[in-house]
Amino acid sequence: MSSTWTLPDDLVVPELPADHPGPGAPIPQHWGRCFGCGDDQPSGLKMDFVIGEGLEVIGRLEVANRFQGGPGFIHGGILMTAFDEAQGMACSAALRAAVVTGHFETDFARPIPLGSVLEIRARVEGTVRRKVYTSADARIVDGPLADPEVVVASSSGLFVTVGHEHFEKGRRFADGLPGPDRDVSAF
Ligand SMILES: CCCCCCCCCCCCCCCC(=O)SCCNC(=O)CCNC(=O)[C@H](O)C(C)(C)COP(=O)(O)OP(=O)(O)OC[C@H]1O[C@@H](n2cnc3c(N)ncnc32)[C@H](O)[C@@H]1OP(=O)(O)O
Repeated sequence: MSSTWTLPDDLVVPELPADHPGPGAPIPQHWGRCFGCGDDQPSGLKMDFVIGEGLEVIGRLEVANRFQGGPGFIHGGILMTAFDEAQGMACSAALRAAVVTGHFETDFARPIPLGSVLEIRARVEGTVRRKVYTSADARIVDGPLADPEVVVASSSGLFVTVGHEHFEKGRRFADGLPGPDRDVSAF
């Protein structure tokens, strides 16, 4: 795999919160209508997450037929979305902060078949001011072509912590049309 991604020299590795749940603890969806994790988003990825070791989270994606790109394989953009969600979740779990994606890059190493189950391990590498540097890798752990030893894709991403005011302008459009204000303080 190749990448132009480099970590800065002044990276700070964050301390986990004192009440950080241990490995295996489920991480709740951050927004029911999120395309990545929401259960109120019929076309979404419906990813599940648990806490991993240290600054890592572990996500699971069932590669449904509707995620198809080339015949029989996952669409690359869907895979990037899964990584984006996982790396954002890692930021949120480690920092207890809302983040948005600033920059993102993915290496696609192997085709991923429909019907497979992907495990995505995503972690915070460190922070510089509001910037959060993350990485992740994906393995097929069940279904067609499953081999938990093989990394089928990997990803690096820069997230930026934001306050809840970031979401204020969007909150009347949660249904796609101007509607009632929604509470965006709980993302
Ligand atoms: C969506 C749901 C959210 C839910 C929240 C909580 C949930 C937790 C779980 C998350 C799971 C979801 C995961 C999906 C997450 C998305 O999909 S988010 C949607 C896609 N992203 C966006 O819409 C972001 C759009 N961009 C922006 O709003 C603004 O550009 C940003 C990123 C907030 C930055 O603007 P700003 O606040 O004015 O800050 P600014 O001073 O420009 O930048 C801060 C620092 O970041 C750097 N920076 C900013 N952009 C970049 C860049 N593209 N490249 C490199 N460096 C950059 C700046 O250089 C600066 O660095 P320093 O000066 O400190 O060295």
